[in-house]
Amino acid sequence: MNTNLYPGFQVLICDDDTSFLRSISFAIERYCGINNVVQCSDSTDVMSHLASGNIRVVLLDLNMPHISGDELLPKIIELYPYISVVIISGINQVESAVQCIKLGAYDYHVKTEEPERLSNSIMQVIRYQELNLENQAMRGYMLENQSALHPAFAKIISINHQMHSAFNYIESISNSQQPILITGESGVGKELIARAIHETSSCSGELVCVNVAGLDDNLFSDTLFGHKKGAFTGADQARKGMIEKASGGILLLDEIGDLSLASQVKLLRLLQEGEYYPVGSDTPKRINARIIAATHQDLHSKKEDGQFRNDLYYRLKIHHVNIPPLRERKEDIALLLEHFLTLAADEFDKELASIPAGLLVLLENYSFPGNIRELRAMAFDAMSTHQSGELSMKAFKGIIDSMPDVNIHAQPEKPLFEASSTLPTLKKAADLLVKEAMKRANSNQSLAAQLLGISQPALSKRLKNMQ
Ligand SMILES: Nc1ncnc2c1ncn2[C@@H]1O[C@H](COP(=O)(O)OP(=O)(O)OP(=O)(O)O)[C@@H](O)[C@H]1O
Repeated sequence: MNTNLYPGFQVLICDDDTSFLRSISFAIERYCGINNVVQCSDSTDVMSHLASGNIRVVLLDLNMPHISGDELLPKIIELYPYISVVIISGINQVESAVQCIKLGAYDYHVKTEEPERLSNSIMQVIRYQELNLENQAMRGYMLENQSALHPAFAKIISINHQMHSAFNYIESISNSQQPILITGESGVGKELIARAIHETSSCSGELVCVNVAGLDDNLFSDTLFGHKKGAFTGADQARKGMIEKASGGILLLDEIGDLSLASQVKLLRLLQEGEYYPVGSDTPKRINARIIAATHQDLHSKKEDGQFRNDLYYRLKIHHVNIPPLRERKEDIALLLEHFLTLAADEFDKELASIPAGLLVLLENYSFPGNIRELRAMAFDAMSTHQSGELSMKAFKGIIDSMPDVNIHAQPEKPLFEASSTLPTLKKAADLLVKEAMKRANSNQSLAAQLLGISQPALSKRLKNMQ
């Protein structure tokens, strides 16, 4: 039997026709990945099943002996408003369908329809219920204003409100089975976030990471789907793919923006159908892993340029977590620096260095193109040469040297001057720059001079001329 993809969603099917009960249970397992199905052939048992179980979806036959579906429907809706009822009827009657929907049924199907259609409807119900749960959780967080964070987030150092909203969002979607897209510049901590998602989710399987950037289409299929023995020259043994390795857990597809168009088609099919074929095999396997995709690229513009499929983009982005770059969360720099210095001190077996006054000002004015990974490397590099006492500013010379470019890199999309405004004179612009540098450097002339890329005597002279 397949692993249940939706452990939180138990489905009750009530129909006096036992062969229909069996066939529809099979179809739900096959197409929806749900094997948590309660079969009920006697309508007098429905209410007791609902009272005792964790049922979220009811498939209800309209015409049954004892109590009919249209008698049960209003009772279920009244007592269990969170349950979605899908009506299945032997007859295709518009009036009856309209009546059921008016009474609160989620959908109406005729038994002669293809089982896939009914299964699709169940998938929609689940999606609808997942969104409801997500909304409730988000509302809860907002009402409480702040929540006690899951321990999974303890490794992610941040006091930034956007990061904390992301943590809350992740907790609220922790049990959803839909894909999650994590975006953000290189080094912002996307993989760390994927690990936190894995820890907050109730899944028992591993987090399996695959960097899809270097994979051509054949390698992509082989890596993800595995192969049958003899599938191609050199395939001496059958090999399990990463999807199977991630069974019951999460498959992280890193660098998804670099996936070739051919592989995008395969991934889309996998997400749509929940099935895949190992290379060389004509027996499909079901995917029992949740998908997380991550990228530092702007997928939206790749989609606009035709380099990323529209349909795949929206499939992957059902849940979206965007991690802001470090330069947009300067309040995290001090904490992160301390965190990495502590880690480095442990690693090099040295006393923890104290942070010189002024270093944070320099760092807060740096654009960090490599984000947190870059700050981590700086801290480790500085600690590696550190002797004792205060950390040497020289260790951060690389940043200091690049300071004059800092503000231009920091906000590339923002013009320095509005096109409509009159240009300031050179003297006025220079004075404004000097004032801003002094403000950022907390009036420390030596630091302000470094920010401006001039010597301290030159700055001092300018300041005197400004008075
Ligand atoms: N908020 C954070 N707190 C502590 N460490 C962090 C944080 N964010 C990132 N890191 C560390 O920074 C480094 C880079 O993070 P990670 O590999 O998750 O980035 P990424 O966004 O996945 O990068 P890439 O796009 O290049 O794959 C790792 O060593 C990670 O542990």
